[in-house]
Amino acid sequence: MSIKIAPSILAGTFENLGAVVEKIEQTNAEVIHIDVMDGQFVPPITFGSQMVQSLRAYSKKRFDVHLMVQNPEQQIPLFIHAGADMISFHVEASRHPHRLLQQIKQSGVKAGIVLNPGTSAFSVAPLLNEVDYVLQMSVNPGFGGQAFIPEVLKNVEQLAKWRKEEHLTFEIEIDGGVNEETAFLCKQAGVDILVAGSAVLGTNDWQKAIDKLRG
Ligand SMILES: O=C(CO)[C@@H](O)[C@H](O)COP(=O)(O)O
Ligand SMILES: [Fe+2]
Repeated sequence: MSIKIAPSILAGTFENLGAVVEKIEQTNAEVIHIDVMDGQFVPPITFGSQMVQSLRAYSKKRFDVHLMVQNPEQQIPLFIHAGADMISFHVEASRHPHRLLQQIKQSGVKAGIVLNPGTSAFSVAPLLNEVDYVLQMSVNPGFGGQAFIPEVLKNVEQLAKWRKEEHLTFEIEIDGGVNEETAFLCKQAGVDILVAGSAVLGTNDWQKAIDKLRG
């Protein structure tokens, strides 16, 4: 399976996110990564479902909504309605992750569970039958432009091992500090989807940056 690239609009200019999404649409990236932050689970507040609904008009690519929010159960129906294709929430923020994953999938949206760098892969082991993807954070969530934490690759390797042994089909996505060098390590460990904020949107040729990440 070839690697998918998910540019993150968090690294874009917030005064015109429509133009940012439109510009990603011109590249061959498979997915657009959308970081939703509520000022509680993480300090910053970014945007909500209405913004995502408005951005929908600018792209036909898959919208990958990464919920960094304290009460994902409250937000999920709104993002389904807004046109998300993939929705993930943090295992650290959820009381009933199994039920929430089922809820997302029942609406025809791909369901993902997210792990912070300090969380063990074992904490999502009972959910692996239910998930479409696992998002491993490779920085502490809340901010773009941070350095990749290489220790998280142990989680990725463990997830890839379980996937193989148990003939599961979930994808592994990684998020934070992904650049040309760290992308190589991620692919070796078993990652399928690379999220990249600054490594793509921080350059003046987004397609070239995407090509470099594919390697
Ligand atoms: O979820 C997050 C940050 O919390 C990410 O999606 C960032 O947007 C990644 O940015 P870079 O580390 O690639 O600059
Ligand atoms: Fe993210």
